[in-house]
Amino acid sequence: MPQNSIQHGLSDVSRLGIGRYNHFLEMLLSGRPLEMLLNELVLLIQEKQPDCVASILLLSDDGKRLLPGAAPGLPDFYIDAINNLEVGEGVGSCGTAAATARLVIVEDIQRHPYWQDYRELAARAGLHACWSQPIVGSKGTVLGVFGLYYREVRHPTGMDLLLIHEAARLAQASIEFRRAQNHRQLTETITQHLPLGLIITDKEFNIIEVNPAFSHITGYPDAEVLGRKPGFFSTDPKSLQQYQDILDKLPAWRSWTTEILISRRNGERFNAELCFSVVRDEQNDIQRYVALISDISERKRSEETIQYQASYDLLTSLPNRNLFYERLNWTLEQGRRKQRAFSVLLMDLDYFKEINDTLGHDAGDELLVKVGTRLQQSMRPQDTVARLGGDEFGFIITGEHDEQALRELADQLLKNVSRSLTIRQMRDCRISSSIGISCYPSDGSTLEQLLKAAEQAVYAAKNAGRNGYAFFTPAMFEAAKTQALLHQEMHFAVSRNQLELHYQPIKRLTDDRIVQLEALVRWNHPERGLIRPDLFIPLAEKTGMIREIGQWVRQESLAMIGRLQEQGFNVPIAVNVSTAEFYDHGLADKIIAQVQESGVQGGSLLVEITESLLIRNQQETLTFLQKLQQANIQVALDDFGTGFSSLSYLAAFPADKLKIDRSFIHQMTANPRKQSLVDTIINLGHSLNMTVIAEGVETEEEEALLRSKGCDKTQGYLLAKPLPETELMEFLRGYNAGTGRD
Ligand SMILES: Nc1nc2c(ncn2[C@@H]2O[C@H](COP(=O)(O)O[C@H]3[C@@H](O)[C@H](n4cnc5c(=O)[nH]c(N)nc54)O[C@@H]3COP(=O)(O)O)[C@@H](O)[C@H]2O)c(=O)[nH]1
Repeated sequence: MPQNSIQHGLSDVSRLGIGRYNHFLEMLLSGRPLEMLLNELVLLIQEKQPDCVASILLLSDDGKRLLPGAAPGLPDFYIDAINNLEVGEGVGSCGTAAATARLVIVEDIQRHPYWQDYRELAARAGLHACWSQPIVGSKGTVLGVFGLYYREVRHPTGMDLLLIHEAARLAQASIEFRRAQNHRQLTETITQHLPLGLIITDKEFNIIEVNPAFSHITGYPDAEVLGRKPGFFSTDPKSLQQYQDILDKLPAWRSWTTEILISRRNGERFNAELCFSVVRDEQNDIQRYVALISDISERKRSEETIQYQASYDLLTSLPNRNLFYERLNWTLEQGRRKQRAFSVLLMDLDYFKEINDTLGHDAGDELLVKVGTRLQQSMRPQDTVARLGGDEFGFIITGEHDEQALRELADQLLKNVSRSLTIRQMRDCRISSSIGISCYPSDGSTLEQLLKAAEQAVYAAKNAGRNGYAFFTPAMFEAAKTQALLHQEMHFAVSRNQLELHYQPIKRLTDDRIVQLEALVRWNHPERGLIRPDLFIPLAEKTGMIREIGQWVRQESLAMIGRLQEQGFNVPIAVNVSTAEFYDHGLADKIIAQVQESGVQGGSLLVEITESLLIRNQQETLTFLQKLQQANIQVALDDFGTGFSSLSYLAAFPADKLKIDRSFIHQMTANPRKQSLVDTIINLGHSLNMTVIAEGVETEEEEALLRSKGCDKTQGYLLAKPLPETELMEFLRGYNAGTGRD
């Protein structure tokens, strides 16, 4: 409420001779509450007109009811009764005045229709006339009603009307002044405590006010910003341009919200959300601009983290599968449009699972991080290397790469991965990898086709002995189809008697006698002929069929022991137990029962397990070995040297035999490093009271070397390949040095 309006109202009242209104004015200006002001006004009127009872009713916020403002002369029961008086024509004098915004003069309450419902109440209060003047605000809306009651039926005089009119104006001035003051205080409180930075500028964008949060966020005190234009805190060219855009366009808009980089006083930059609004007056002319600034750096960081996590692998910081697919799709699109060739490489670490199982997941993670870093370093900036999951990495190699260049790249990657690493303070750890390569457009024209082709090529590289790479060839799809078909057909292999065993002899070096056989399964497929176990055992392991196959192999081996004995050969047979079979918890009991039911002599059946079993399910493995030992069934550790087991594992498990993996024997004569490893394994086995068998002995030189190193037994093509039963019998009959038991 403007000050001159108050003065105007007061001077009019003064003209009426109310000289003691100074007190009221003082109260008004000293900030007394509105209730006190209105009360004082009512008392002043009553003092001026001693035979009247004055009252002020205020309009409720929703404009539908009247609430008591000040009525010190009315009895409580009356005030209670008119509290919340409905605004409406015919609802007493005051309700009607508020509804119509007109002066309502009721000279005789008892006879006037407006008072029909309130006659009794008025009579009880001794009120007989009521004149009600609406209190109309400066914007023309009703703020309340000033009422004058008389204790007799009465006509107003001209002076009375002037008094009630001026009293209503004075009430209006008080209400608006106080409300404006309250509003200002409220606005100031909000501004001061607003957690957002606030800038108010004049219409030329000169800052005229900032709040404490602005200073807190930007570090600029008021004194340093007043009079400047808000753009001063945008220092980089992009933000300056953004800011200029806002200034140019804002006058035509109501508001503008944008994200902008703002510089704090100390030079630090942060992401802010800036919301500019235009304040216009009633003529729609711009008066002010108001800007709210919120520091959204934390939110930005979270968004960036979420974005990062969606696209990057947290362990290696390499792009993840999502981003890899995204980039591959983009590269494909480019390839199609610009007819550009590119290649996809998939890499799988060899025996990573064993490392995880042996050294623990933390060590596995450390290895992945180190390998990831090496791969990243091997790449050109325009290429992508991603971790697709587990131990699988993917590469997109763009640009012209002929086959030779890809070979060199794959060689380089293999070399980089296989360089020695330090994992968990263990130096000289090594891992190899297998890579599959597919090329666009020759091997596929969609993401799925290229990935499938590269995957097939990885399998091929693995099957070719690992630590190598393979290019996709259409034959690989055929192989995959065959695998899928074999998968179906394998279910009937046992029931249709398609499995058969071949037996490979094992010789004792001290007397050259055949002291053991290893049973090796083959699948005699009606159309495909003899299928090697490494083509179907992994499949059987995956599908669980391995249990049925294992059971059959033991059954058949036990029967063979009987047939051998009938032929006069008292040789034990070793059967392989796959790790997958081992998950059948009753396996030891099943084997023991099979042996007992067969009736063969104790010690005739041996079991070969791989080293990795020692690491997984240690307690179960120990129980398994102990049970077998008690039942006089010996256990050999197969493929020794490839499984990462430690000495402590070996010492803890009661195995009887240790078979040196054939990769150590292969070309050992020309490799002193291999020789010393073989030496170590032989000594290790002996020190743990184990019989040591060398696998894969193919040459006289290898055998001689092993003999000289004190190896107990050999198995390998030098002596014999795995033989079908009839050939084995012939071999044993023809073998000069004879057969026997340990
Ligand atoms: N769970 C089961 N696994 C089995 C069973 N039968 C075999 N297998 C496993 O399949 C893998 C391949 O076996 P196979 O093709 O029979 O190869 C064996 C030998 O032929 C081969 N070998 C033996 N001597 C030589 C040699 O001088 N040179 C050379 N290049 N290869 C040779 O080694 C295989 C025997 O290996 P191992 O078992 O480690 O003693 C193989 O992993 C079998 O274990 C089965 O019934 N159940």
